[in-house]
Amino acid sequence: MSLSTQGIHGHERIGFLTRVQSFSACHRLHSDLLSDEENKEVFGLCNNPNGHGHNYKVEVTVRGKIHPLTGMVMNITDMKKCIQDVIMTPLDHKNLDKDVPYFSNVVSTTENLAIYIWDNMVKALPSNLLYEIKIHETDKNIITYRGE
Ligand SMILES: Nc1nc2c(c(=O)[nH]1)N=C([C@H](O)[C@H](O)COP(=O)(O)OP(=O)(O)OP(=O)(O)O)CN2
Ligand SMILES: [Zn+2]
Repeated sequence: MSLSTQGIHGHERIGFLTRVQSFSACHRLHSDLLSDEENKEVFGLCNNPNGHGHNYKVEVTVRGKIHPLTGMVMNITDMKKCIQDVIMTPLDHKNLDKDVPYFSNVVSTTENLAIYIWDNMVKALPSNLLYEIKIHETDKNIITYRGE
């Protein structure tokens, strides 16, 4: 597209676009680097070998110029495809610890889940667009990660 990104407003406008996606998964908080006793002490009930499930809600936010021709930071249709590939296909209705190779030696906390999603989403989206991954593990437990 040839129109300058300054467009009719005379200067660039920056927008934040968020898409929300829910998925369900189960997990157990456990580290192979800790003894059984230490695992129980650190992770408590969440270390129960039977595991437990969550209905996670992920907010994916991109930040960028609002293009004057399209009126978009990016097309939500393209964002949906990235979310399908990065979140839904590998994580939905999965046992995070057993089905997702990344978590075979990484504790499946929500912090680490946010890093996993960030690292893959940043590769799937156009460069420099990803701004934030926010995950609601429960209504009360929320983690925000910005790639730092
Ligand atoms: N820093 C973190 N701490 C904990 C995490 C985590 O991801 N990061 N995760 C857990 C467990 O997975 C657990 O599912 C959280 O449970 P809990 O806080 O008990 O869940 P609720 O908010 O629904 O609990 P209430 O009992 O209503 O407070 C633990 N720690
Ligand atoms: Zn949990």
